[in-house]
Amino acid sequence: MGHPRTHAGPAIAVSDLRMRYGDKDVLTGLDLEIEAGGVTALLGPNGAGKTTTIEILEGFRGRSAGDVSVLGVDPAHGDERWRAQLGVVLQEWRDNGKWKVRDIVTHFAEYYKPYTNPWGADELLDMVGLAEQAGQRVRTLSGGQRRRLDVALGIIGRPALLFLDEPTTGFDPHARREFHELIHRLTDLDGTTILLTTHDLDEAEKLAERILILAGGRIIADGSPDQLARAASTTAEVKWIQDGKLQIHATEDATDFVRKLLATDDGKVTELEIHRASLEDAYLELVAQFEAGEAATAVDAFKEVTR
Ligand SMILES: Nc1ncnc2c1ncn2[C@@H]1O[C@H](COP(=O)(O)OP(=O)(O)OP(=O)(O)O)[C@@H](O)[C@H]1O
Repeated sequence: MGHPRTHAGPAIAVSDLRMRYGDKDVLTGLDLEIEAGGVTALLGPNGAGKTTTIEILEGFRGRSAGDVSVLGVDPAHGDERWRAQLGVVLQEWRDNGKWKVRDIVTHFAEYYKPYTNPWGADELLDMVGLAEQAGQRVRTLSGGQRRRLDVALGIIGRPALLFLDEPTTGFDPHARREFHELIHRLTDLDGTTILLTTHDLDEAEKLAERILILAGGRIIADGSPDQLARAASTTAEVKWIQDGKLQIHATEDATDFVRKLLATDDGKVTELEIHRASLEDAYLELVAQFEAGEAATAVDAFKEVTR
């Protein structure tokens, strides 16, 4: 089991969060509530304020204004006991190059012992695919292996809430697949609540049941990957080969179209495919609408679909 829950409300509650650097407003009134359990992905263009938001939630950055509660506590005043319930994987890697992998994991585990029952070093390294590197110095790891170590250090205290800022940067496809399995394990078996940022929309679609898109300092879309895709486009593309020729047809009711097509095809239709808008299509469309100054239209279209 994961860290025992010590409060009853939502894992994260944010109201009218504002952040200004100098004269630049980065967050302009962000509202957000995340219930305990499951994976939420925070998406948005470079510079939208994702890291800023996550670091405010982690208590690593102050804020200009707004109310924030993380596991029932204002992060600006979180104590060690509160911090021990969080897992954090930052975007930037802190250099611990001289340490050996197993030693650094063992050292971090000690920190959690007064508050929780951390993973044993070998079990944890095995889980993140670093068992063979346990005796190596950190500076000899590859980029993807270092990132796995970051993830290991983030989850070592069996966090109730885990923040992952672009966790799979530098992962090869195999490492990425293993990481996704690890995330499923953490949410399904340990009940961990996860908030992650990523630029990999395929990853967001695979991992997250809820997607938030941050742009212009606030959340412009909030829903499941499927809801977002439907918000971007209600039409599907049907492709098939008939008499050796590729045919393409866009339709709002793909099932009905295909039923009629096959009812009259005399067995000549082959390689039939239905393509629906992906999360990536939806994301690009919503952000483009937003940047074209049509934020209200984008958000309204989205609400229409998710209602
Ligand atoms: N400490 C700081 N001082 C001044 N400006 C900052 C600071 N930290 C971030 N910013 C600015 O705030 C904006 C948001 O940055 P942030 O890192 O939160 O974005 P992001 O959405 O995480 O971007 P990326 O996808 O590129 O990681 C950027 O324009 C950045 O330059």
